[in-house]
Amino acid sequence: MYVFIINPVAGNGRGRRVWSKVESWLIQNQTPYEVHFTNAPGHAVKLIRSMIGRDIQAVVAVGGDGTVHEAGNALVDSEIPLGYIPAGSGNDFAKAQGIPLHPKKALQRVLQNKIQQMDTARIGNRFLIGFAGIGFDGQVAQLVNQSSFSRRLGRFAYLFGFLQTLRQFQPARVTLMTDGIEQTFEQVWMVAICNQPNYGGGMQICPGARHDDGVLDLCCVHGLTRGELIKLFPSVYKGGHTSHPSVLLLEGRRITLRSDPPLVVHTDGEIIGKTPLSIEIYPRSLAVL
Ligand SMILES: Nc1ncnc2c1ncn2[C@@H]1O[C@H](COP(=O)(O)OP(=O)(O)OP(=O)(O)O)[C@@H](O)[C@H]1O
Repeated sequence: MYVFIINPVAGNGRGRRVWSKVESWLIQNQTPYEVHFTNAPGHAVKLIRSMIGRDIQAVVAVGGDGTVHEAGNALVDSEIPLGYIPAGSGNDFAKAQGIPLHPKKALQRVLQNKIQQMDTARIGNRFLIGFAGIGFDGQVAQLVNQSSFSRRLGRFAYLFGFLQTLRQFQPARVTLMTDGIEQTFEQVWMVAICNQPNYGGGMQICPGARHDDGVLDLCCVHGLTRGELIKLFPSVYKGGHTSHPSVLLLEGRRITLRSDPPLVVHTDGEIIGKTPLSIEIYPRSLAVL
């Protein structure tokens, strides 16, 4: 039995539309399934946790990166694999995993039942599935999540949030500890911590990040003026920012970060609080189809 978890509001209603197609293909195929619609943030986690221990072939999330975040959090360490049909705005997880964006092809991939183990990372009482953003980027995610206007912009929402946040954000002093080595940076705009290269609707902020290499990749952007940040920004879509002297790339299994002032933190686009934070790789902890 496949259990489908649908976020009906993902991608401005795309979740519901994609499901109606997927459901007709399942019926045509005579594939047994059960379906649940989420009714609020956090609902997918509760729904899926209540199913652990049942004889389920896979839990298939239909939505965006936030839905994957919730489904993945509920399935870490379980025997049940996560399938995914993209229906969000950014769909970075799908791109990173090579999951087709077309719903029928994504469903075919789920039904092939090829399981791979991927890394996640522990961050507070949650698991990071794809990425976390601290500072400027956390504030952009907060703005986009709170504004129904920006959510309607789909993959341009990040650009809208970027331009809005640019006016108010004050860079901070950040102390990073990666696998026991401490470094302090002034004028930090953002730190991204990634388990995959795709980020924020198509950016390649840590182009070398892989979901099965047992390490987290980190990108710290510091010491730039507003004007320099604007100039650098477009290059992040192809990963061209990495050679800039104000961009530091690191790898680590355990990362702690504190800042003055405290900075907003998001994981997979969901706001989880402010710094300080501690994050540790959790190798091969989630089964994915
Ligand atoms: N019925 C619901 N009403 C409101 N919010 C919901 C509902 N069900 C789930 N959510 C929340 O919707 C948020 C957005 O979901 P998701 O990230 O999957 O879509 P998206 O933002 O369109 O896609 P992406 O993150 O890929 O850009 C998540 O925080 C999720 O918890």
